[in-house]
Formats: sequence, C-alpha cells, structure tokens
Amino acid sequence: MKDLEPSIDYTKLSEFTVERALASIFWMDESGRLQFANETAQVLYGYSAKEFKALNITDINPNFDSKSFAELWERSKKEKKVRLESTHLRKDGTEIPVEIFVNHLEFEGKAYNVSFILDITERKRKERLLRSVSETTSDTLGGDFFVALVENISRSLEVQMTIVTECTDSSKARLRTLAYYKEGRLQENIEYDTVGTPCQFVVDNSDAWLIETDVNKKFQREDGVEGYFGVPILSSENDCIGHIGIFHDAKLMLSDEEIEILKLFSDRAAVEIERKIANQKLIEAAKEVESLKDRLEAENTYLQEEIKFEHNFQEIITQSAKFRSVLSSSEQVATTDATVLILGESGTGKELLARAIHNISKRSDRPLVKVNCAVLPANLIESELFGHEKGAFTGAIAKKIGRFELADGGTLFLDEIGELPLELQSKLLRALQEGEFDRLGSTNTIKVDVRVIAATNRDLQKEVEEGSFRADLFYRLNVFPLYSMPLRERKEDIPLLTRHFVNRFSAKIGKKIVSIPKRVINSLQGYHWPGNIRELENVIERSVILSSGRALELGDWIPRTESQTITSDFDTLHEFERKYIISVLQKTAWRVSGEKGAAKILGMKPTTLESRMKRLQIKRGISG
Ligand SMILES: Nc1ncnc2c1ncn2[C@@H]1O[C@H](COP(=O)(O)OP(=O)(O)OP(=O)(O)O)[C@@H](O)[C@H]1O
Repeated sequence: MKDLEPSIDYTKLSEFTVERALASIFWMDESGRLQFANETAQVLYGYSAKEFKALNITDINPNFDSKSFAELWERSKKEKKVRLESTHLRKDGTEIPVEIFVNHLEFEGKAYNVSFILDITERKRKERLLRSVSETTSDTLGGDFFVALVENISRSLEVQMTIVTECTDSSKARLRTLAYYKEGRLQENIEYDTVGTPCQFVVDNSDAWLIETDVNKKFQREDGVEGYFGVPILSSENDCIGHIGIFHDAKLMLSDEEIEILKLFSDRAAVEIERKIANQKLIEAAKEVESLKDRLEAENTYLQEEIKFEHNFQEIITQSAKFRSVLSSSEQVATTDATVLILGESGTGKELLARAIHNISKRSDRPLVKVNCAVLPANLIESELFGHEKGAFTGAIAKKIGRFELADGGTLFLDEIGELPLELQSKLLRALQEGEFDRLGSTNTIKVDVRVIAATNRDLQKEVEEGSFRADLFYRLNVFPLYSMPLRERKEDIPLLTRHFVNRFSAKIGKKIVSIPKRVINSLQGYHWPGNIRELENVIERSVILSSGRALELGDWIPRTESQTITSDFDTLHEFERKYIISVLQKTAWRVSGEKGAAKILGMKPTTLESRMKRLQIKRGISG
C-alpha cells in the first residue's frame, strides 16, 4: 500500500484510523485486562486512556465474570471471529446497548482479543418500538388500544409524556385525550384548547411535526418541554380527527424510520377512533329507540285513558257575538306559541276551547296532553307532570314519563291550574320559562318544547293577593287571557246547543226526537245555568231518556224560578259554586254518586265532588 502514495505516512494513518474509527476498539489479554482503548471508546465510555488501562473487561460488561470471559476467549481462539450483543456500562454508570465483533489476534508473540464495539442504542429503540407496534396492534381494541399505545411509545422511546387525542368538534380547536401517559404513569384524561401548543399545527394542517429542541421557548404554555413530535390521526375521509403527541423534557431525536412507525400507529388509532364514534352512534340510536318506545307506550296508555274518560271532541257551537269575538282571539293566538290562560266558570267549555286552539295550531300533529291539577293528589302531581325515575320514591317501581315530556312538540293543557300546590308552582314556572325540568329522582335535565294552555275557574288575581298563588307564575300564565263566558251571558246559544245535544243523545240511545217545542226552549232560556253548558248537556241527556214521543220533554227538573242573587262576578265565584253544588245535592237528596247522584248531574267524578265539597265546606243538610 505504501507504494500507492509515497508521500503519506501510513503508520500515522493506521494509528489515526484506529483511534478515530466508528467503532470503539478494545485490546485485552487472556485475563480480560484492557491493554488499549481507542479515542472513540474514551468518548463513548467516559474513561481516559490511562483509566481504561486499569480496567478489566468485566468492569464495563457486568454480564461477564472471569469464567464467562474465559469461555469467550476459548471460543474466539477457535473461531477467530465472534459476534455478540451485550450491555456495557459507562463510567457514570449508564448503560449502552452494544454490538461486539471479537477478533482473536496474536501480536509480537502474545495473544489478544480485539473487540470492535458499536453503540446500538438507536437500533434497539427502533426494535422496541416496532415490537410494541405489533404487540399493541395485534390484540388490543378500543380504550385498551389507546392505553397500550401511549404506554408503549413512552417506554420504547423513553420519553416523558405521550398522549393520543380526538378532536372534540369539527372546529378542531379543542382536543380530548383518549389516553395520557406521563412520567411512567397513566394519567386522568383531560381536554385542552390547541391554541398556544404545537398540537395546533399538527391538527390544523393534518401534518406531522418534529421539534427537536426549545419547544418551551416557542410555546409558552409548554413549560418544561424541550422536544415534541406530533402526528395527525386521519379519518377514512382524510379529515384530521385527533393526534398522537410526544413531549420530552430533553432533546427529542427521531429517525425517519421511527417517524414512519409512529405514523403506522396513527393509522391504527384512526380505525379505533372511527370504531368508537360508530359505537357511540349505535348506543345513541339504541337509546333513542328505547325512549321512543317508552314514549309510544306512554302515549298509548294516555290515549286509552283519554278514550275512556274524556268527552267527545265536538265543534264549538255558538252564535253569540260576544263569544265569537273570544273565538276569533283564540284563532289569533293559536298560531303562536304563547301561553294561554282560559278563565271561566266550570262547564263553560274551557277544555273545548283549549282543544280547538291546539287543533288549529302548528302543533296539531303532536298530542294535546291534559293534566287536571284538582283530580290528582298533591303528592302525585309532581311525578305526573315531570315523571320519575325507578326508585325515586317508595312505590316508584318503574320509570315514568311525565306529561311534560309526553307533550314535547305538542300542547300541555293544565286544567284547574289554581289547584296546583304552592311548592309545585315554582317548578312549573321553571319548566315554562326555561323549557326544562328534572324527572323526580334524576339530576339529568330534560329539555322540551311544549306550549302550555292553562285553565281555571278561580280568580287567580285574588289568590295572588292572598298569597296562595305565586305572582310570577300568574304573570307568566296570564300572557294571553281568554274569557270563556257563562251560558247565562249567551242565552242566544241555548237553542243551538239544545239541538246539538238532542241529536247527539238521541243517536246514542236510538230515539228519534225531531222537535224541540218552543216552551221547552223558553224554559231552558229562563234558567240561569250555574253549571253552564255541562249542566245543559246533562239536562238534555236526561230529557232525551225521559221523552216518550218525538218531541223533547223536560220533565220537572228545571227550576221554575231564577235566583237573582247569582252574578258572574268572580269575587262571588266561590259562593256561587257553593250554592250551586248545594242546590244540586238538595235535589238528589244528598246522594253524591250513582246514576241519580249529584256528581253525575254536575259532570264530575264523585271523588272530585267530595273534595270540592270539603273545600267549600259543604256538609250534608246544610242550606245554601
Ligand atoms: N260551545 C260549545 N259547543 C258544544 N259543546 C260545548 C260547548 N262548550 C262546552 N261544551 C260541552 O260542555 C261540556 C263541558 O265543557 P268543558 O269540559 O270544556 O268545560 P270546562 O270549562 O273545561 O269545565 P271544567 O272547568 O269543569 O273543567 C263538554 O262536554 C263540552 O263538550
């Protein structure tokens, strides 16, 4: 070789090559004592040339003892060349994974083992990373996959923190961790805004980003972070749906191969996130089906109740100019979502009016749900209105959907609102104002879109003054008051209504009544009708039953004289109602229930009549 370039000092060149070779080079004798270590070794292990000379190979290779070194000596003597992988110790005690090529040589009559040692830290890390890819991706799914992912990346790259995230919405401004591993431990998941973090670039640009150093200088929020790597997670439509973020408190060096491996991880994470989203959608759909089923069942039972207990829905019959103007106001308000309060005495057709408003409103294809606040015992009204969860109170053996929820999209008719207990009035107010409420025994707020029509035969204004009705609820209900006039203020309707009821009842019981004599109409118009249209309806039903011919006969039921003391003034309403009930009870010899009972005449359930008698302090034998 010297012949090739005479000007070069080949002895020096060989020496230089040995000292600066890529590999660390050790010469050791049969006892394992280091005779020589090149400069590369001095840099890698941190010992000086002199310090090396005082060492035995077993000092830097803790896996070796004199016996195992003797075996290697023999083997290398025989085979001349041996390759092995091991872990060596630096002077500071840190470990270096190494690949060693051992050459057995004789020099100036003495035998040596010459080791060429390569630092394979990078290679080992990549191998670990690759192994973890296959382990993580082969047998974990869903949440376990994300956990295994962050744990494996952190361990194999020996980085401080790894997260895998998903975007909380399409704006991509906020990320939620699906798994979060920091300082050797899995952490609680968090949500954070991307602004001021390197993740923002990754998610916004759907691009990987490696920042080897100075992350904390570029991003003030990333205190203590030196190196960062982020890789986007892309959906099957190539939309960024999250990212994998690696944060390190020292310089972060990643080879191209490692970056490629991390991208593989992100592809797998995309599949998992999409699977998770699909699962959530399935669960939501199942819940929706469940709640629709509940609702249908509830609506069905409700409808059956309605069919059993409620009256027919007939047209409102009137020719009274005054009442027509009430109807035209009703038509105007029907098209809006405004709360309507219908005022008027019992039996004047308040419910009929409420139904008519609902029927011509844009909500008519959804149900009109009725709650009679006077019929239900106070302790049941709340659960009736708002529903309850299973076990909410003793006796709540199953979940119940409240009438408010049932009326979602439709109209809720709150009859006899004046009877609503004070403690429930505030809950009703919240439901009216916010459109939301909680089922009894649940903290989940339910939002509904319900139009409320309330009705009362009480003077609510007066009850507000007396403190038995909340003023705020009254003003909330009284947005659009309608006055359902008593029959005595529209006597011109009596002939029409009589004809209407005669037709209805004669068809029902199979009689042919073709005429209504003038004297019958006169006597009907001469009466003051304290029970209003319901009373007229009942009188006509009885008359149709009693009539033996083709003309309507009244029998002797209608009182000949009209009480002059009764007025429609709301201030005397209680008194008026009281007197009326007493007069009917006197007529039925104080019989409340049965065909001949007062309840039937008054068009009430016997229990309702009894509770009203109690409220009005009506006792047997009392006179009006
Ligand atoms: N204008 C009308 N035309 C035909 N029928 C009517 C009319 N007004 C009321 N009725 C009938 O009179 C009866 C009583 O009416 P409704 O129940 O609507 O009265 P209400 O004011 O709601 O009574 P309450 O206050 O006791 O609940 C019902 O059978 C109803 O169909």
